[in-house]
Amino acid sequence: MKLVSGFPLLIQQFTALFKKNLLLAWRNKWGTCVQLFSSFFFIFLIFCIQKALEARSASSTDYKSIEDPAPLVSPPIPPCEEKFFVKQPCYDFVWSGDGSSKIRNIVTAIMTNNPSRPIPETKVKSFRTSADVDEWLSNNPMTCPGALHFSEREATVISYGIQTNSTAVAKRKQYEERTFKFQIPLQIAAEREIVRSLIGVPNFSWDVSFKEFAHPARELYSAIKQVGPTFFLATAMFGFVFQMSSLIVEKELKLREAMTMMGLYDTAYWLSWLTWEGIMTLLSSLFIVLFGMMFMFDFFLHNNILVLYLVFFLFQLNMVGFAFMLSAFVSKASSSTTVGFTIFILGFLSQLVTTAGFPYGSGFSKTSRFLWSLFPPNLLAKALKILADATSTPQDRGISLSGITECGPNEFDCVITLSDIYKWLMATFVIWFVLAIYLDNIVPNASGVKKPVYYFLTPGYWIGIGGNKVKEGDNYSSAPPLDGSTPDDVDVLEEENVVKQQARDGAVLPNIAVQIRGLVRTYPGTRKGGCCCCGKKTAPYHAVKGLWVNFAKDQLFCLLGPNGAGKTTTISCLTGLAPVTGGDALIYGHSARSSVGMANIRKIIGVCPQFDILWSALTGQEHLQLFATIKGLPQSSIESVAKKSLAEVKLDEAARMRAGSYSGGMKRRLSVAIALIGDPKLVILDEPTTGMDPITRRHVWDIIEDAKKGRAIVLTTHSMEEADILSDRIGIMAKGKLRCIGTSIRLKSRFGSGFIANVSFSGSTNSVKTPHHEAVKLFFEHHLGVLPKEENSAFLTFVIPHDKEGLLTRFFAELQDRQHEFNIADIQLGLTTLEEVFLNIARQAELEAAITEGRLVTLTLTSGASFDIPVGTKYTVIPGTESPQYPRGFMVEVYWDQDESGKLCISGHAPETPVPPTGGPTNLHFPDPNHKKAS
Ligand SMILES: Nc1ncnc2c1ncn2[C@@H]1O[C@H](COP(=O)(O)OP(=O)(O)OP(=O)(O)O)[C@@H](O)[C@H]1O
Repeated sequence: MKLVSGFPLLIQQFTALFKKNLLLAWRNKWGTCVQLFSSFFFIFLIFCIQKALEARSASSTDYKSIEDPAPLVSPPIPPCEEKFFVKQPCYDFVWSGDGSSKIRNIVTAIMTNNPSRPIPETKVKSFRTSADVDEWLSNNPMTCPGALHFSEREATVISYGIQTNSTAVAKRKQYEERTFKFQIPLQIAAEREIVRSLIGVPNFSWDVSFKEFAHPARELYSAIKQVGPTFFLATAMFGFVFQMSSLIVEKELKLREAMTMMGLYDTAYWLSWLTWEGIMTLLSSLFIVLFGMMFMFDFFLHNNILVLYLVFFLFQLNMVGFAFMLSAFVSKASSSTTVGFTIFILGFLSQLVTTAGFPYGSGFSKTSRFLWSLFPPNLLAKALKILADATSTPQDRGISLSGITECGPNEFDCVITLSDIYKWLMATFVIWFVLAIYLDNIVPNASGVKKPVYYFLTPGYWIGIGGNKVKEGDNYSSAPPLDGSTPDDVDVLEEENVVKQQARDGAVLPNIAVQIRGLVRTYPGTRKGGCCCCGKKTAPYHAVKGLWVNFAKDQLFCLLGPNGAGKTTTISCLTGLAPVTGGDALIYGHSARSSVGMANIRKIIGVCPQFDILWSALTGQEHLQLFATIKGLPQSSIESVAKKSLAEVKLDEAARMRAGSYSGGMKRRLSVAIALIGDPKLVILDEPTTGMDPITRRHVWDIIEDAKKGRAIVLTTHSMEEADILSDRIGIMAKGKLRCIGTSIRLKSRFGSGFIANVSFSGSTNSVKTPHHEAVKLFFEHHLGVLPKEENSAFLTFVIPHDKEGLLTRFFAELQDRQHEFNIADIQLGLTTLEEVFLNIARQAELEAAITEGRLVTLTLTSGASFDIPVGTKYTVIPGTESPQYPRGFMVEVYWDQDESGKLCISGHAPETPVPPTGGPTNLHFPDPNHKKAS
């Protein structure tokens, strides 16, 4: 099947990833709705705040436009109870008149002639002097709204003064207007009655009317200007957190790496997220404007809709770019909420500062404005302020499209216009986006892999050839293993020589699928504490130390090894996930060190990684379709290929189930199906059957066996049975090096401890051993010198070393002759298991490492004495046991085992025996007597 490539593949991948984003959003309906419609909630809150503020100032004419104010004509003195917060009993007014009877009469007239309501005696209090009034007022606060002070200067001159409480008060959102409510009525009444008294005309009168100024409405407190920046920032934070966690989840679960291994273009990846988030931002900004108009805010009704829309769209897009950039530093999706919260708090605080005027005023430097504008919430706060100022009073007409290049109507210190803000938001978005891609490359990914900080300066990045590409004609054979040693094993050495010779000849035989030429992978040291420039740096770690091996076509090569042996690292180098440090790997002739080679390799490999790399919200079928599309299968065949693959791994019935609800075994099968999709020429299976039940495992083995035809398969597994059944060749790695290589039989015969003989007895149904057991044990011990390794009432199991191979024919012939005598039901002879080979190799590698590092361990004898011996010591002399009788002292044989982490540990020791006067074991160890420990 011809695969799509180049630009059409980029488009195909982009479409598939966009569809994946759409599906993920559709399946996370709650999250998507919050992202789109959260603005409704916040605009509703702003609406409520605005209404509360308007209600507070409803009684004031300040916020209303007054063109022809209503006159206040001869207002009466109001009852004191009408004063806000007055104490009972209260007085309508108090007065002083120096004891003048004329003045008393005037006051009486004031009380009697008060329009529409005569004032009773009880509501008026008289004092002699104004000082007495002051004293009383200060002792009885809030008991009287006003005081009159009269003074009879001459017979025709009476002067008076008025006192009112100047404290402004409001009650139930009504402001008390002191001048019009108390001062003017007292003034009119006092003047009227003084005049009547002086001219002697008791009903003399005149009309006095009072009017406030005609005035435009004052700027009303704008909720949008004050709380809008915070609330619209909060709206954007939902999208910010969702976007960040989507990117981080794909990084954390290694989904991104899986797609890269399948040949995903980075451009398609970024474009798909950018397009998706762009559409979400377009919609959510539109909803902000629509909801704002729905709630009838002048801000939304009077400013041009496109002007408003651009502010919200560009701001939210900017936050998306910001999220892209920050996601490079965060490795856990669960941290995205914390990051979002931190950004929100920082944004809230910096917006407060922005709303207060910093740094968008002529008194601040351009540099401070430049730096401040890098943080998107600040630009939003400034834009909202400009737009809110432009609609702060009913007579303001807002900002039109043509007005964005000018200063706002109510701006007095204008240093930035809306069009400047648009430009800033667009420019900073580009900065964040480019930085996001750059940081994505230079910050270590989930596998700890990163590019150098200057990667984009290398020509290889632009023309597609890796800067670290091995040059033509490189003499691979000269690359020594890292520790300078040659392999101990003859088969490994032979394989190495064959590969080296082929490398020297520059020929890759047609039957070779993969040729690994001195592959080295070193992980750079890291600084403790994660700090980039402080703390002590750990030494670089050589995970693969010069691997030379061929993987043949139509064969399955099984890579075995204990944890940390370097298997996954080798695979990562083959798939391009981990850059090769030294040597090279040619896959069907394409170098894993060149980016062009890697691009070609990715077209022909299928990988089943160690951990299930699946989106829990996508179904099995959607996974296969997505990966088939990424691989470049033609669109017309994708559905049928996906169906066929699902049927092959018996997942056709679960095709439409989400992968999150699959069992562990189903997930592994889906991963195997993904690896096999698109007919890859090399399939890499990293522990593919982990977690599968025996039935499913056998089924997957059948699939793998069938898949061998026409392709090479590399398998890593911890199941020796799996390796035994499936492999054509096996290589066992330990500590980054290949320790042995060959077919299963060859490894067993070379590295197993020999042959296993199983002897079963007839009629042994209970747990009691019969005398025949002892007879057979004696027979084996006498002829072959071996004791049983395992025994029970029905069986005896013996391990016969290889050196006894010559005796076996006669031995078993004789045993068969005496079968009835020994009551033997059956005799089985076989080679030792692969597991034993594996354990031996792992143990040997561990021993080598311990010797190289000079590791010591404390041996504690049964007598209680303890001293240090090198790890792996077989015989050791006990320090301080020399005596005239035993001049060379005593020694013990030490037994070794491996703990759960594979490290060698002492499992016991033999009884203490005197060291023979001459000779003794060749590897007898003499511990340093200074290291002797107290018993
Ligand atoms: N990113 C990394 N940075 C530093 N060291 C690493 C990194 N990845 C792996 N290693 C180290 O490299 C060594 C080989 O690891 P690798 O994953 O290849 O082992 P493995 O043989 O696949 O083991 P397993 O059977 O457990 O999967 C280990 O000691 C591991 O700690």
